[in-house]
Amino acid sequence: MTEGSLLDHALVRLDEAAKHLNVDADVIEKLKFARETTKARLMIRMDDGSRKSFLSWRCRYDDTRGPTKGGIRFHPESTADEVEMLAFWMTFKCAVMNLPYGGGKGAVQVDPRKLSKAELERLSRAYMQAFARIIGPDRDIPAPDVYTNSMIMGWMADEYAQIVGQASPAVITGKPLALGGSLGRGDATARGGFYLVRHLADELGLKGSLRIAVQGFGNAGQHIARLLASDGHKIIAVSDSEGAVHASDGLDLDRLFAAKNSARSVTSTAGQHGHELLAGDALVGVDCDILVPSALENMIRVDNADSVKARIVLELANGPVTSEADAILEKKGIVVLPDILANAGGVTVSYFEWVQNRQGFYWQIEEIHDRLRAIMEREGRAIWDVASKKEISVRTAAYVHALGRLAEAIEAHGTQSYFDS
Ligand SMILES: NC(=O)C1=CN([C@@H]2O[C@H](COP(=O)(O)OP(=O)(O)OC[C@H]3O[C@@H](n4cnc5c(N)ncnc54)[C@H](OP(=O)(O)O)[C@@H]3O)[C@@H](O)[C@H]2O)C=CC1
Ligand SMILES: O=C(O)CCC(=O)C(=O)O
Repeated sequence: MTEGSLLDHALVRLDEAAKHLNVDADVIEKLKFARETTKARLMIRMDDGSRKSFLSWRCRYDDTRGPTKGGIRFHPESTADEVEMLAFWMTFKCAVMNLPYGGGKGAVQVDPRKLSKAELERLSRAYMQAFARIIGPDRDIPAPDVYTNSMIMGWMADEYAQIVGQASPAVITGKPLALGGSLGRGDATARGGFYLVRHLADELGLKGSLRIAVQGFGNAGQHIARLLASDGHKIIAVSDSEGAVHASDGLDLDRLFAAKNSARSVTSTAGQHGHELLAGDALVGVDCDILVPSALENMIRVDNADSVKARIVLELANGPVTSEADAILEKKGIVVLPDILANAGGVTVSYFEWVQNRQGFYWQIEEIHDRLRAIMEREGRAIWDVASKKEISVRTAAYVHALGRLAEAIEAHGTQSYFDS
């Protein structure tokens, strides 16, 4: 990538969308900066008795459309800049889906795989202690992201309840069912993308059994592999942080799930069940119909975009394709179903969880799936139509779609209000 912050790179998509919509320059100016980013150093006691500190952040990027919403990432390379970029994307994602939320995100700079369960719990509780002042069911509502999960959300919800002196399940989503979590949140990110692809299959020219490559094999990656395989498609390549495996006749998914469940890499299955090892970045260039990035940002860049052979890229990860790589994929005729639409199933079911927590009445799984499918299809169709009508990429169309809603809300608040915020 060229010079500039990560957020600067993300803002390229906003500038591109603004060319296709008549919005006030003040609106664009407001959306170029995070409202507030809070930093804290979390100090915890390690199991050996020593104390260790970890940098952490929570960004409330924009709250024009409602309380800020977005996950918390635990990753050794997280930075404030990355958190702001992810929170910017959440702002647009919630607007794409017409959820009554703004965008936020949080992170701790840590490799959670190196912590014991007790250390991880102390760190999760320390995060909530540090940020409880800015978090709240009507203010900022966290959820899981990379290397965080429902267990961590449960600890954080418990810590928040202790701080405010009462149960407050709507403060955080992606919780365990026993603490007010929602049915269907576990696979929601992948399921949203799955519904989207099924709905647009004709427009995307997708027929019959398809060959799929999945980059990243955690929450998003494992669920999309399972959903697409159960729909008759072949998962021919998957990767995780240690490498990739490939089988042109289809990988043995049960073996891969078993490896991940026992904390082994997908590469541990190589040389068995017809799985062959793939070198480093090679998964991106595997000959397949749909490539599903489900790991981290900036995985498809100028240096490897040309190798992509898939016809469709389904972005379950946030920001897996750089803006420079977008241009290369577009030139090759590859359709990218962009993150702010394709992975929005996660935050949509988080919204359902928040609604259920507030009303104290819980829905059956069929209702969750029906509502998710309806919203994915409604917003996916609207964005597809904008892309076709304006002859722009699906990504730019998604930004145009969201920007229209954000502009309307910013203007409705009144100019004095937003300049003062
Ligand atoms: N969880 C959610 O609800 C949502 C997640 N997302 C996005 O989806 C993406 C994945 O999140 P999620 O599935 O929750 O995270 P997880 O922590 O569950 O899984 C992340 C996966 O990515 C793999 N990975 C890490 N680095 C690399 C690498 N360099 N190459 C290949 N694989 C790698 C990890 O490997 P290993 O197993 O070896 O550690 C792991 O399998 C992120 O971009 C996230 O922001 C978007 C919307 C909602
Ligand atoms: O479920 C949520 O609230 C947010 C999930 C998230 O962080 C994301 O969509 O990137």
